[in-house]
Amino acid sequence: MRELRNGVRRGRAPVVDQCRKPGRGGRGGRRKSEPLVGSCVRTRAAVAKEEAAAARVAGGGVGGGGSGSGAKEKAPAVRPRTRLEAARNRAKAAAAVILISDKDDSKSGESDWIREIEKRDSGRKEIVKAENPPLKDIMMGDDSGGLSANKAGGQEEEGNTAPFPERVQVGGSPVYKIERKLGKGGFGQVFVGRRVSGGNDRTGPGALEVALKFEHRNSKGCSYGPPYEWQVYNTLGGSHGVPKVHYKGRQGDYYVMVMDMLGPSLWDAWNSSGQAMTAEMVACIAAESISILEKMHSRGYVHGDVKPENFLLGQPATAQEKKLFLIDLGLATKWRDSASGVHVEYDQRPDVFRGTVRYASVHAHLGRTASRRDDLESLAYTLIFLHRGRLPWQGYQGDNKSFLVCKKKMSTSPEILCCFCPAPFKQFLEIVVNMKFDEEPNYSKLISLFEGLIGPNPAVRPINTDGAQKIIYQVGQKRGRLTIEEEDDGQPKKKVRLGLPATQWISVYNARLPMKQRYHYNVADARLAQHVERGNEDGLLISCVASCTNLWALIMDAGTSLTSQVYELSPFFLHKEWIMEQWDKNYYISSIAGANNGSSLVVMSKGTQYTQQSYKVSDSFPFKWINKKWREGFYVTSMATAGSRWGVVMSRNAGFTDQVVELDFLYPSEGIHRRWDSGYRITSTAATWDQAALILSVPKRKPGDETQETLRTSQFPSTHVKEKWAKNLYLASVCYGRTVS
Ligand SMILES: Nc1ncnc2c1ncn2[C@@H]1O[C@H](COP(=O)(O)OP(=O)(O)OP(=O)(O)O)[C@@H](O)[C@H]1O
Repeated sequence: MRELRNGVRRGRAPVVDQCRKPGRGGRGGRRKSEPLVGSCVRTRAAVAKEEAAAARVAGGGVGGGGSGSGAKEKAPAVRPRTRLEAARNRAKAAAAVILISDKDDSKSGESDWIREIEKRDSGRKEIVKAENPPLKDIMMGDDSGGLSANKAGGQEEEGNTAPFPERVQVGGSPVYKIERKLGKGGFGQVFVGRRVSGGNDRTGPGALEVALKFEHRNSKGCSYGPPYEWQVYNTLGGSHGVPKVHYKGRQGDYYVMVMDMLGPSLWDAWNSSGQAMTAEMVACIAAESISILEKMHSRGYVHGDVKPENFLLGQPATAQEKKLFLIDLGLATKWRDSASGVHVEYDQRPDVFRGTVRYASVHAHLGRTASRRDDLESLAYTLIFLHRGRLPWQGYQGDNKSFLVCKKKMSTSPEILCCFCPAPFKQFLEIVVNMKFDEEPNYSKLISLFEGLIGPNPAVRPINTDGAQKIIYQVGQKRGRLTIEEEDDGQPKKKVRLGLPATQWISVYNARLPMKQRYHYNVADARLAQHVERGNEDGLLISCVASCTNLWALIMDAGTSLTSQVYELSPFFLHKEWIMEQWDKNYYISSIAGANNGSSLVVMSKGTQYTQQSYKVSDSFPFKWINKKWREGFYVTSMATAGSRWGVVMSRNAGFTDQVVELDFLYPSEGIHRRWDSGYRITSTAATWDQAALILSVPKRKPGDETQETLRTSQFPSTHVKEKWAKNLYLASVCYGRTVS
């Protein structure tokens, strides 16, 4: 961090994310700012009345003074300013205070404290998220490597031990005798079925031998009837690169699918070629698999689990032995609506992971809705694995394996990942990891990257590339949208995964009526009190706190609409006893910050609209808990990190109608912009060394001016804040942490 503050990043121009909607005109003019030592105050004659009112309120009981322990409090005698407020105060005073220690046992080291001061349930919120059929719900794929036949050892579900029938006849099929096992996945087992009579063909409905995929009726994927995969095969089966399903039906305890029998998987082929395939072989695989994905995508599906085990070759010693197929459609989802053709909506649910850890896209790790880019990113890892024999994130174990693998993927630049591969591998990876959520891949362009590695004579290629050739013929008929270095507008495309992780300040500014705001930064523990006291004397209360290099940043406003405030500097993240004490006195947490050394600054206020509050400290971003609390009507109202720990505060009656999370290993620009279009604005920010999290909410009452701007700066944005003030934009949230990967 020190390096960043003093070194290369010093003086770096701030990255500005500006999402403006036309504001209301005539909201005051320019104003002078009046810097103090190490701080900045803004005053304005036109807001004198408002300030005087705030000062009156503050004079009645703004926290100040206090003992040397670091905890400060001065219980105010606040006169309610409105009848509504008076009623609210009465209701609060009358409410029974129940403290519940709701320790979450899902993870060690996490604590979850809830305060209920009202038994009234103030409006439950139903989260309705459009999801593709999640039949293969959460599948943390095996990362141990090995033959595909054993790839999901230990994932077999209870109830799947029912004996397989000796003979199978389903959906009007011939009778098959079950022979050797072809493979086993997390959900199904596949056997050779040999026709009992007739059938001399090698493939097709009359084939002598077929592949029979069995799924037990009690397996996860069959809770609602036949496996979801059947539906996908109905649409995709038999299309380019997808085996044909000839019959399906239930027999006894099993759902059985009768399909063309194929040969070894690319995993098997990789194993038998010394665990490293030649560049030409992999280039052929690349070209053909891109064409298979193109076909699948053109029919509205993303595969969702692209990996060597799921690519099979045709049967050996047949005309199809060099033909590539993509199997296992159980995780396929629609990327566009079949009827309207509209792209599915973007969403992120960081607790949802589908796919196989080793090959999953970073977006899949982060729980983002699957789209075409994800299949291509998984394909890039597959290709590099087949050629190099290893990926840098193999070998992680334990509960947070997915996090560690994702972190490694994000911190490995395409240059490093492909340093021993021919250039097209890097070019391919760079294009696909920089794709937007709804971007249409330029398949022909992607295929053509690998052309130089493939021999001229199709007849002697190790893999049949007919499908790729077909797409290449289309080049020129359709204008390619994507080039390697540039987008349509000729501007170089912003790249992610530079392999140079950086931390920065993230500051968020909201349009507000003119008010007095003051900031302090690089504040040492010992100097905190004097800044707060001086602010209080001037009628300001703390609206936001943050920390960088164990020094505090403090934002104080005249327009918080809070009535009184207490705060505590504590060596703990977070200090439960103190928080509970203040809860007892009807203070609610209004902002929190944590330092790398584990200490925290908690600000608790009266005058919030909250009716109930709960917080959680967790070693990883606690999305599951947030999701649970959303369902109970809570919304995230403040958030902080201390080192790699997260602290999240959620409140009832927070004034939001909906809320979402954006979590990433860099500043999640794309997600923010997508959310912005649906009316969400950033309401909380926090970041660790590894990740940045932003909470975006839809306010119950839309502000007259919805303008919100964000900045990323290596230094505290002191001069920028003043520029924002000149535009009536006020600091609403600030944090320091990871923004660049
Ligand atoms: N048509 C086929 N012909 C030959 N072998 C097949 C065929 N389909 C599947 N297999 C073999 O059976 C294995 C398991 O099949 P599949 O991947 O469809 O099962 P799954 O339970 O859905 O797998 P996963 O756990 O990866 O989701 C494959 O890896 C492959 O080795």
